[in-house]
Parts: sequence; structure tokens; C-alpha cells
Amino acid sequence: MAAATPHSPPPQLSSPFLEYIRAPGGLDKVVLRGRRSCSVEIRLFGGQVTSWKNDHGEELLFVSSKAIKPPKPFRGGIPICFPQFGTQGNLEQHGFARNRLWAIDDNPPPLPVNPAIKAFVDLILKPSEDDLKMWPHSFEFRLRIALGAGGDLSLTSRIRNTNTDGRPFSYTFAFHTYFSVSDISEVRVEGLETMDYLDNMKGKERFTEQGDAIVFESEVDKVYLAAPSKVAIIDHDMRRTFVVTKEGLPDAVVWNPWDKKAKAMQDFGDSEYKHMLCVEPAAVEKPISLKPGEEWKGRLGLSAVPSSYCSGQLDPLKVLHG
Ligand SMILES: O=P(O)(O)OC[C@H]1O[C@@H](O)[C@H](O)[C@@H](O)[C@@H]1O
Repeated sequence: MAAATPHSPPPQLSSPFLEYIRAPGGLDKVVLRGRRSCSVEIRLFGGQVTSWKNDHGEELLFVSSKAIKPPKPFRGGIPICFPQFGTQGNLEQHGFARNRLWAIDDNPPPLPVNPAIKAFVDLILKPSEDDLKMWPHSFEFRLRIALGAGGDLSLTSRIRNTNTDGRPFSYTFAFHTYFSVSDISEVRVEGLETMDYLDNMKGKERFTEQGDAIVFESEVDKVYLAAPSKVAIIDHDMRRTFVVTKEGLPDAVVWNPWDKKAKAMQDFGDSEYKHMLCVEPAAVEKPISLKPGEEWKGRLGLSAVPSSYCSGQLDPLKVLHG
């Protein structure tokens, strides 16, 4: 199904757990509804999750109060970085997928789904003629966004090489997840200690993280390499822990712009850095290569658990292996 134009009727989504909301300026969105006040909002522009609320209706993702409307990328939620992460190539920063209008995919190829999950939507992005001029590869990018029975959110990406000229392609990728936190100075991240990382602030030089959980006192922009499949973000003040799980995505980017960069960013409030943290499951160091006909799958799982789970400090071994 193509994305709705301003004059076409909104797509009929055949589920009480889904709602299609029309909005001007490319801001049409799909809302997934779960039990009590759990919900997820997805904008077709960028195929971007822009809201994830728990069963008390509390927002769990950060969105900047200064976020700009299309055609600019939207600051917050979960932008998709594809086919390029950061400045690692000739394309615009973080690639073009976050800056394109996605469509609802009525007829996606089967994807095993937990039968308890009722609220999900499938989106698709294919390159336009202009995209092909910049990045000369034909692809189908399918994205399933699902709200679990317990309020968990999952995003599954399937990228297929549909080149008909026999050529493979490679890309880098990230789920650029902006978490909402009470106070960045009180937050710690567990699961990445002792990992090697590339420091984007030091010319991508490689370092090894020290043995302690990661805390924040200044700007951070690091790509943790071969990171574990689970990472925890512990927010003391909110008495909440986000558990991030990833499959098919070896790396994890951690980013907070801190005060100076915040002031320099047009679409970001001067003090908003205090209330956000990006932890981004990604494939950055080693680009993913696909031959024609091949498909890659990457999955992000998010849950928010009350701090009782972490009050005695979340056991790092559980984070890594539990
Ligand atoms: O401003 P953008 O393009 O959304 O990027 C924000 C940040 O995204 C992070 O993923 C990068 O590691 C940072 O280097 C970058 O500054």
C-alpha cells in the first residue's frame, strides 16, 4: 500500500489495536494501543517511532521540544540510520531512510510473531529515482514495529538486496534510540564496561572501557564494538531501568551531546541534554554486505522495568546473560 496522499482515504487497518491518524505535512502516523495506557506512535515520515508510553501513560522516549518538521529529520524517538551511520560514507549524515516517507506494507513476507502480540504494524521503504542516483542500489527495507502484551516495544528490520544487475551492496545501520531520563548525571549504563569502543570525539580512535558502569559527566559519542546482546540503562531518580536487547546488530552507540553541542544544535533545547540518552544498537564497524536476493534481519527490543528490579544494583551478569 502506498502512503496516503492528502486526498486519498486513510488506509483501513484491520485491527482494534491500530489507528491511522492523518496529519498535514507528511506527519501521518499509526498508533499501536496495548493494555491500559500503553501505546506507540509511528510517523510514516522516517518510519520513525516518536512515542512509547507505559501502562500509566508515561512517555519513555525523548523527543525534543524544538524538533523540526519534515523534510528535516525529527530529533527524538527512534530514527532509523540507513544505509549509512554517521558520516561514514558519502551520503548525508545517518543516511536517507530517516528522511523519507515510508508506506504501510499490507502484505509482508511471513515473520514469526509471538501470538500474544496483537498490536503491530509493518512498514516498507523502497528507493526513489533520486535515492538511486545517490546510492545506486535497489532494496526493500521492511520494518515491523510491535507493542508486546507487557508494554515492551520491538522493531524488526529486514533489508533485502533487490538489485537486478548482480551487484552486492554494503551498508551501516543504527536504531538511533533516544531514551527519556530524569537527570543524565544520575544515570548509569551497565553491560558495556570492559568493551572496546571507537571514540567519535577522538577521530574514531579505539579505546577499552574501564571496569565500572558508564556514567555521564560530559559529552559522550562512542561506538562500543561487539557489545553484548543486552544493555541496561538505570535511571535512579525515575526508579526505572530500560533493558535494551539487540539481535543481528553487533555494536552499540552511546551519545549525549552535553551543554556546548546542545546549544549549537538548532533542533534541540539548550538544557534538553539533561533529559535524554541515546543508546543505539547498530552495525557500524563492519558494514553489512548483501548479495542480490539476500536478506538481513536486525532486531531491537525495549522494555522498561521498575527499579525494584535494579534496587540492589542490576547484576551485570544478568544484564549480559540473563
Ligand atoms: O544530529 P544527528 O544527525 O541526528 O546526529 C546526532 C548524533 O548521532 C549519534 O548517533 C552520533 O554518534 C553523533 O556523532 C551524532 O552527533
